Amino acid sequence: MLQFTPAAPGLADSGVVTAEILDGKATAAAIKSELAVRVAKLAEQGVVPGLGTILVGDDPGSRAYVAGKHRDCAAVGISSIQVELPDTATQDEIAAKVVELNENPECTGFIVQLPLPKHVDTNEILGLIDPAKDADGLHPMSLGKLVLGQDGPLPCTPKGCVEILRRYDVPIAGAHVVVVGRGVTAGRPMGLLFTRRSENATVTQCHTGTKDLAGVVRTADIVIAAAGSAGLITADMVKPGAVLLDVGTSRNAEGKIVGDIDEAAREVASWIAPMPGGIGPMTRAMLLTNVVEAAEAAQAASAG
Ligand SMILES: Nc1nc(=O)c2c([nH]1)NC[C@@H]1CN(c3ccc(C(=O)N[C@@H](CCC(=O)O)C(=O)O)cc3)C=[N+]21
Repeated sequence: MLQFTPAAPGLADSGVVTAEILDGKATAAAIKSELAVRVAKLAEQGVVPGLGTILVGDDPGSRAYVAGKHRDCAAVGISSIQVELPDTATQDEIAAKVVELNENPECTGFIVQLPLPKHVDTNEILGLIDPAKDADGLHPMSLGKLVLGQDGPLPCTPKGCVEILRRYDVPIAGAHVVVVGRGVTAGRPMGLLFTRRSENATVTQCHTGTKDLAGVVRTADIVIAAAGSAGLITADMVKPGAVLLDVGTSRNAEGKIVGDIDEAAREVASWIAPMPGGIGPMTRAMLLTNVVEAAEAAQAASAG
């Protein structure tokens, strides 16, 4: 079995040791060109994958993410279906849109952009998605399959974290992975994914109730910061040579996107997936991957 050995930190021109970049933008671009080839193959068989999105309300951040997803689709030849509702939409109105996409043959996979307005029961909405069209891997059936180790769509952010580490040959098996955060889209499924046999990491799941967060993070070979708390992980909390994945997104006073990991931590780490430019683009690429994988599986089933 592959054992974890941290990569050596690189020496920058200044002589300061600084982490190498896990470039999510470039990696996502490579994945998108691979997907374009697979989408073209499906097209030859008369299958056009279609991604649906349901956006409720007009939060500018959510709107920007959804717009990005549709741009990505266009780039790889996936058609897209955009559904929008005002933030006053009722539970029933949102549920009806889910049912509509479940029944729309042009939509082969879809997502409900989160968070939903406070008056909405999010779990009920996620549970209404046809599991065969669950592009986000957030349906209870998909999350259950993740726990059971069965094949199924994986949540995009954790899947993107594994994928970028694989593509840079950063070893996962045997590593001590410290996940900070337990949110449903990132932190919670992250821990589950990294403990699967195929990943084989040892995971410590930290959250706002963790005592001595600094002490725990300091024992990590790989730190995955998904708390959504700007600058939470500081240089003194990082073991020299550790690998850092910055998943948190917050906006600072100037409206700039900032991650959970402080800049200075780069001088201690061997690799970092920065925010922006790291896991965000990977998350989007994994959404496309889920859509293409589902379309290929459906095509294989109907041909077989
Ligand atoms: N059902 C659902 N599925 C999601 O996957 C989901 C969601 N709801 N709600 C919100 C979060 C957040 N999220 C991001 C995706 C890409 C970037 C991304 O590409 N960020 C760019 C920066 C973008 C910019 O500069 O505006 C980057 O990191 O380089 C960020 C955040 C997906 N989420």
